[in-house]
Amino acid sequence: MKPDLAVEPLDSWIKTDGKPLIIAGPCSAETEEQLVETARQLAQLGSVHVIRAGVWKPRTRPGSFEGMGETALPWIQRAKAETGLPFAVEVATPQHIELALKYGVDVLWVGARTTVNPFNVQEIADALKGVDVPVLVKNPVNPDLALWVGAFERIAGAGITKLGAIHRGFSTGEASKYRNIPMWQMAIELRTMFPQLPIIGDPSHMAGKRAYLNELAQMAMDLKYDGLIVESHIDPDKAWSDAAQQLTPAAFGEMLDHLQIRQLASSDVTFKGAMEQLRNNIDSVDRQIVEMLAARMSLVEKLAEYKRDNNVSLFQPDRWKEILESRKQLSTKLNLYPELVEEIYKIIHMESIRKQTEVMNNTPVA
Ligand SMILES: C=C(O[C@@H]1C=C(C(=O)O)C=C[C@H]1O)C(=O)O
Repeated sequence: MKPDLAVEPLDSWIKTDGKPLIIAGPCSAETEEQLVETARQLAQLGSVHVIRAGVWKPRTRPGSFEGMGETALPWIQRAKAETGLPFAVEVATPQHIELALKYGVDVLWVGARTTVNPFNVQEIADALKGVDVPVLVKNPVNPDLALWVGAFERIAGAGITKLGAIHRGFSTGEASKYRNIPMWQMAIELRTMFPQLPIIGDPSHMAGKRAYLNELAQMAMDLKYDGLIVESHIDPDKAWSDAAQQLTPAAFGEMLDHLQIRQLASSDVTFKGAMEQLRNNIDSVDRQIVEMLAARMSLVEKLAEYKRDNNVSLFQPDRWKEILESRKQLSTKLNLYPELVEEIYKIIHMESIRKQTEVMNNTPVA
């Protein structure tokens, strides 16, 4: 994986005056009236930069509403003319791209169900060769960062430089109150790998329910995302797709008003001094953590030598159980989240098992 992408800054294709990029619109374009009226009300908020709508909908089962297709494209032209705002549409095939561009769609996005398939993404990339259009790529359905990165590489390889990521959360099979688990760590890793790549949060698809939109949008802002894409519909409960997660343009406007937008840094001298002091202290504590881990690991290795010489199994369930319980109790006493300590100890224990296997068998274990 070559961590390098030629990406133009967001404001090379859209001016937001330093504010987060706001993309909003219905999940699907259903009727001309619904699309144009939603776009009109969103434009009136004054804070929406791009209108979105699904025209081709990848649905889990056949028979559900799969989008209006080409029929909806002239409606998009009307929505654009009435609001003066650019328009974004999901594309999944070269034909979608050709049609979207023919009707003047301004921004394309690749959906989560397309990002999972490198053949599909490559076809899209090939169709984009020689085209100058912003392309946003949603994370793949499954939490696979390399697959997401691969999609950026394929599309950047076609010469697209107005590139961005949409973080819509992941389907992991784990129980969660959210429709798609955010796994914020994935976006943090993406940002660390490609600091220049804009990341847009998609609270609608993470939430699955209106009630969770605020907290997810705020989290995206707190993590300094470059923007938000949110589903909004003039009559959400009657929406033909994703009814539970859409909100009216007015409710969306209220949500935006309550969002706290934070800056990446402050030039205040007192703040900077306090930050530096605390960061120095954190550096010193982190050093102790790593040194302690090394000390623990060398004790574990010594123990493994005794086990080897006495033919004793390396995994000791009772001892492991006692360690987990006592460390969790201690963390509760110290006001730490016990699940955090449990997770950390599970990783330490697996490493300890790996190390002991090496000592026992005298061979390195990957
Ligand atoms: C170190 C040991 O071996 C394993 C590793 C443990 C650990 O890392 O603390 C605990 C129990 C064992 O499963 C041990 O037996 O104490």
